[in-house]
Amino acid sequence: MSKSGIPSVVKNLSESVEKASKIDPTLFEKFNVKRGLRNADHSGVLVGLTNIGDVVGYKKEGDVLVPTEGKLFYRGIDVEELVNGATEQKRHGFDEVTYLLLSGKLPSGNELGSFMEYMGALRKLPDGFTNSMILANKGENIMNILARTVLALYTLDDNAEDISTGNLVDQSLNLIAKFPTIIAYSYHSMRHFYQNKTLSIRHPNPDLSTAENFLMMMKGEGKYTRLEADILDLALILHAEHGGGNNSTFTIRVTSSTHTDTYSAVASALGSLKGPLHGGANHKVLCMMDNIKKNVKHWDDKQEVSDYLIKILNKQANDLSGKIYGIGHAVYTISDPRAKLLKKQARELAKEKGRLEEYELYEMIENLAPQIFYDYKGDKVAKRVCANVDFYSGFVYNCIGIKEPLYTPLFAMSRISGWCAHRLEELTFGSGRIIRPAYKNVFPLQNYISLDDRN
Ligand SMILES: CC(=O)SCCNC(=O)CCNC(=O)[C@H](O)C(C)(C)COP(=O)(O)OP(=O)(O)OC[C@H]1O[C@@H](n2cnc3c(N)ncnc32)[C@H](O)[C@@H]1OP(=O)(O)O
Ligand SMILES: O=C([O-])CC(=O)C(=O)O
Repeated sequence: MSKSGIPSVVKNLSESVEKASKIDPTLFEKFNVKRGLRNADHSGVLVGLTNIGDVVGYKKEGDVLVPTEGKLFYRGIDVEELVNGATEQKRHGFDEVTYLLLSGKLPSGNELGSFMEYMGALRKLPDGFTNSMILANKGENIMNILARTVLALYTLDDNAEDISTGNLVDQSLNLIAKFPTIIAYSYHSMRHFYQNKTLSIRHPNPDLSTAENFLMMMKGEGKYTRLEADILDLALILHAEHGGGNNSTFTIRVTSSTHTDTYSAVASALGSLKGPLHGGANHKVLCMMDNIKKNVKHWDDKQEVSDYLIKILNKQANDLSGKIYGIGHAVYTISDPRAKLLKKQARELAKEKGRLEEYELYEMIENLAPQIFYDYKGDKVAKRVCANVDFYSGFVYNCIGIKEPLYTPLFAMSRISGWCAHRLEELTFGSGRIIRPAYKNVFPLQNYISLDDRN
């Protein structure tokens, strides 16, 4: 055991790992390696074609990347139009969006009715599964519990390995329908066993929309408002899909290209989404804002807030990661359309709940971040940064009484629709090849030394 309490085997190995992992950064340029599969101008390296979603954050004029307002399209339809269409008819739109993402077309009234009825019947978990799996699950991280539960569902599927289209659609619908139930039950179970709260396991109601049914399972019949359900439905629509290149969707495309089973592929995507630079950022934003609220005395003082953000970038504050969570995006430059729509709700909710001062702090950070970031990075990053979907989502969830452990799982509850659409595309009309890029070895050859001769 070393002085620090870390076993010496681990300490020695860690030191070796640090040395062995070092790669001269100039070699990336020398061998034209696209770090993070990104070109020098920060645009993504083109690795595939898709019919599902389109994320637009800039246009290319020759070699120059020109920032534009962000746009998001599901199967060619602007996501704002999908939101407006459902809102105007005073109905929830997430289930329709799921149908659209999977099938490629908007459902007729009859098709939507039959689809919702079918999905409603699938929401219930198999007999005994809640007891044997969910209530037996250890741990407080719902994303981790969700991944384990998805893998457990493999054992109940007699056709788990069948990758014919019909079976893949069947498995997809089953998982999409069951995610809200698994998440709600896992949350109640976690609170019961780790926070001494009453255990509430409510049967799903097949007649409700996904958003309403989830709130009912979380809070109880009649214990949520129409406004809360509308806002949750909006969040579910906005998180459902983001093209093939976002990390979790690319992950499911990579794992699916090996022809692995649906449960393994979805578990891999969950692992990716959980990361704080991806879907896990919504939780991190809330922690960061709590940290800022504690350490910045005057929330309306631009200079004081700016100074603290610079400290965060300098790895001197918050979690010392150097990241301002909820800010920046691989594609969006001027704006993320999802953040704009969530921000509108955040402002309304903040007014209603007497939390305007907090909302204004969010807005100030959103407004200050691009310049602070530019000043900090200088010419190294010409790309503009903006608030991304994760910036306001946690605040919105918080205002409608949804607790932090559920933020990233809610993202997964929605994105499972996009993941399944991409898995179906990869296995039916994808490249038809296993995804297998190259890594250049830059370590010199060395001779083997027999154990007796090593020092
Ligand atoms: C649903 C979602 O996944 S939305 C994204 C959620 N994630 C976050 O909010 C975490 C904070 N944001 C980030 O870390 C980044 O903006 C990401 C991960 C979203 C995108 O990162 P990249 O694709 O590397 O962005 P981009 O190419 O614009 O970055 C340029 C540089 O700025 C850095 N950067 C970008 N955003 C931030 C940020 N918010 N804080 C600190 N540094 C940042 C990148 O690390 C990169 O640094 P490098 O040139 O030294 O390697
Ligand atoms: O596109 C990305 O890189 C991340 C993102 O916003 C998402 O997956 O919703």
